[in-house]
Amino acid sequence: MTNGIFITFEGPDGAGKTTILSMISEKFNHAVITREPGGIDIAEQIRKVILAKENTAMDPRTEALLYAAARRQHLMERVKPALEAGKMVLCDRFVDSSLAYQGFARGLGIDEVWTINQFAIEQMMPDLTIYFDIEPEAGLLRISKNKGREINRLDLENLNFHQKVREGYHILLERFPERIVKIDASGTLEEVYKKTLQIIETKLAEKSL
Ligand SMILES: Nc1ncnc2c1ncn2[C@@H]1O[C@H](COP(=O)(O)OP(=O)(O)OP(=O)(O)O)[C@@H](O)[C@H]1O
Ligand SMILES: Cc1cn([C@H]2C[C@H](O)[C@@H](COP(=O)(O)O)O2)c(=O)[nH]c1=O
Repeated sequence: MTNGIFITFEGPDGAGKTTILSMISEKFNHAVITREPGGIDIAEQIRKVILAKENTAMDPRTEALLYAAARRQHLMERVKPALEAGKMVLCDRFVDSSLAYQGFARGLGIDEVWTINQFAIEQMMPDLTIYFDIEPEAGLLRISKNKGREINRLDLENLNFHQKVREGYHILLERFPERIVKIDASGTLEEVYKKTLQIIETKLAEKSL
């Protein structure tokens, strides 16, 4: 599709994606570093609506559609132009989050959520997805220790929901083995960083970039 490379970071809450992404960005300082939902103004506005703690009345399908809407705008405004310019794009979450959280954990169905997302992403899928695997208890504990991080509506879901999110990701690993690579995110930051770097460098070598 393009000369660039699109890499997404996925995993349950508190797995360490954002921290590792920030470490990796120092190594690839030419890369576009972004996130979902958000990354550009309109999508950040949608993010506020989705994640606001007071929006407890949000219907699961509304939630899925809002994530897909934010995704579309971000893809068109930020990701696609960067890829077309031959850049590397490193994105904190993408469509797999919708499949795991809305499709599996919320119970909307992975295939149903995939279908609505086709409208948003057309054929634009990552070249590589790194999945940071962690027990939900450990991820939530990390979040609770991080006093600077604001707790959002999704963080407040019960443990059963977060366990289902992880289960959802494990289904995706089986469904997309050629694209998704799993990392054990329970290790030290240094261990997880090294493994992440190795996976990215292997992919770059494959693509001769
Ligand atoms: N390997 C690690 N070992 C110990 N602590 C870690 C590790 N990785 C991240 N942390 C800490 O855990 C907390 C959550 O990390 P981070 O925000 O990167 O997770 P995340 O996957 O982006 O979470 P979310 O998706 O919920 O935003 C932070 O305080 C971070 O410093
Ligand atoms: C893209 C996307 C995200 N989510 C969830 C996952 C997290 O709980 C929040 C985003 O917060 P983060 O601190 O930026 O990780 O939203 C989701 O449920 N569905 C999605 O498509």
